Amino acid sequence: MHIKQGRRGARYLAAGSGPRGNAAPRGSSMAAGMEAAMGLVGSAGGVSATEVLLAATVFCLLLLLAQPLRRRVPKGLKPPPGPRGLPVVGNVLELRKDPHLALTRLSQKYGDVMEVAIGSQPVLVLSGLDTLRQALVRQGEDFMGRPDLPSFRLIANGQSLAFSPEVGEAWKARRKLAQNALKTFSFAASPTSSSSCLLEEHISKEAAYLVTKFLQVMEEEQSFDPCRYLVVSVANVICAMCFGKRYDHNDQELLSLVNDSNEFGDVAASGNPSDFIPLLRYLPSRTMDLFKDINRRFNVFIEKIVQEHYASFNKEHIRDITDSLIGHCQERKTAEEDTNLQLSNQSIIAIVNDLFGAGFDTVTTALSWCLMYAASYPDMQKRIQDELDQTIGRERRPRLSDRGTLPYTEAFILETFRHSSFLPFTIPHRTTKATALNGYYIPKDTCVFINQWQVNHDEKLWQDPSAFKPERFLNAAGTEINRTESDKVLMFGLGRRRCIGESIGRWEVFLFLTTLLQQLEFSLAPGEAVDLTPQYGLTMKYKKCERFQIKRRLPSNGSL
Ligand code: HEM
Repeated sequence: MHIKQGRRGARYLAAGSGPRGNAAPRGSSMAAGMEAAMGLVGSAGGVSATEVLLAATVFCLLLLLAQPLRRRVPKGLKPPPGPRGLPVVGNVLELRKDPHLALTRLSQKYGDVMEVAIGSQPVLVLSGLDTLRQALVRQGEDFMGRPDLPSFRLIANGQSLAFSPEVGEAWKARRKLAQNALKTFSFAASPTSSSSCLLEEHISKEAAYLVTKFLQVMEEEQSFDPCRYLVVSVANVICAMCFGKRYDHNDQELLSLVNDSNEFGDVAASGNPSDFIPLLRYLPSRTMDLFKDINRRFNVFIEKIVQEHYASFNKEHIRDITDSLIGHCQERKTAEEDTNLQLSNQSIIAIVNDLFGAGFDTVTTALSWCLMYAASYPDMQKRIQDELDQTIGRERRPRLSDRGTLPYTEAFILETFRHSSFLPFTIPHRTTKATALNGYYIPKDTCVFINQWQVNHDEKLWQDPSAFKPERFLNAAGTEINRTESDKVLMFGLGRRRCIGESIGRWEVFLFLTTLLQQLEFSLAPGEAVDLTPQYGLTMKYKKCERFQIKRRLPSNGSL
């Protein structure tokens, strides 16, 4: 087996991404939205070159006229530095391949607070852990908005918690509602089983099913792509939590959505330029049409299951949570208005859409990277399995409460997050008012990109950042996680917009991975060349690999 390890030093920064991998679906409206926003180039079809040229010239002139009006920097502050852009396209050409790497490279030159132009829009790019903590935590209110992008308005019919530009009281109440709903659906006691909570019950069931499924597919096909099955199991956990439904691994409805999303992802990887170049909004665009189509299909899919299952299953939960929310709200009138808003069918669908959309592509991608690293580094896989054998044994299934007792396994997951940095950027932010950061003036409504990848590979924070070394998170004795180190990994954002599914995401990755590795040994087919360089996208995948192999682990004491 040959492992090509993308070195994330200067050499890696200079490298292009190559063809985009398809290893796991980009099957979510959240994924789609972020991808559309972060993708930087695309094509407009059906319009003559002369028309485009003419329109571009007019637009350029308007842009040049508008330039002097844009910048009025208060005394004592400076405008953020950044590379000079071309008229109309701005810096798109230098950012179009692997923008996370290009922006990291530019930040080395211009600093943690810099400005680039994407099309006609200035975009603030923030890097450096201290700067991000300052902006997103200490000045959290200033940086908590979302830009009002046309493609974001399509998600959940404009009512998405994650993508709508709203940040007022109604939005805050809805975010809290979704957080409480998640807590109730996942950490409530499981009434029917020995599991400690509903989340543990759902994951354990799905993980056990995956073990059987992997063995069966391996026997039939001798090698396989685990992502194809992971995605359904992870989707099933969210479905079980939100509306008590489980899909079969051959369910055509779910699979067709996932496949469509794959196709969309391949197109959208090159981006939705009309978000940043307004002129293009008036021209036909294949990317935008596909984006609309996938969002429509996603909404229909969610609406259907909500209508089928929600009314009977969880509306009571939502009502309870909303009641307790009203109790905690000081502004009763506003809360009541919010409640009506929250309980309307549309907003329930929007919340479910957000939870479902955000919750399956992210977790599936995390797990697929864990399995890829485990198969690529057999010594590390064995060390996890030894730890599992010593701490849990093979007789009982892993449980959520085991997490604190498996430091190497936890270090391995942290290193997977850091090294792959599969969510290189957060969802774009927007400034809610004019503000200053590190001495730079940032106007209200500036679009802000948060470069998580840069933090996770910053040589000032990490020794040899391009190496995959789980031990970097362990204390000298190897018995505990060093929390100062683990807190530096940036995968879930920070502050007011920090991921609301973080705990669930971390628990899911832990429990799926430990259950799979307790029972199975993962490897890559002999001679398989592996490329661990992440392929740029909203959630970055490794190059598609259909040649995973597994075998049931041999019993350690002959008892299995
Ligand atoms: C490993 C798994 C996951 C990762 C790495 C992840 C990462 C992220 C990131 C980076 C953001 C954007 C933060 C920002 O814009 O500053 C986000 C937002 C969000 N995530 Fe997650 N996420 C994961 C799992 C989940 C799960 C399981 C759910 C729900 C069940 C979820 C629900 C959300 C929601 C609703 C938002 C939008 C929050 C807002 O805009 O206020 N995520 N996530």
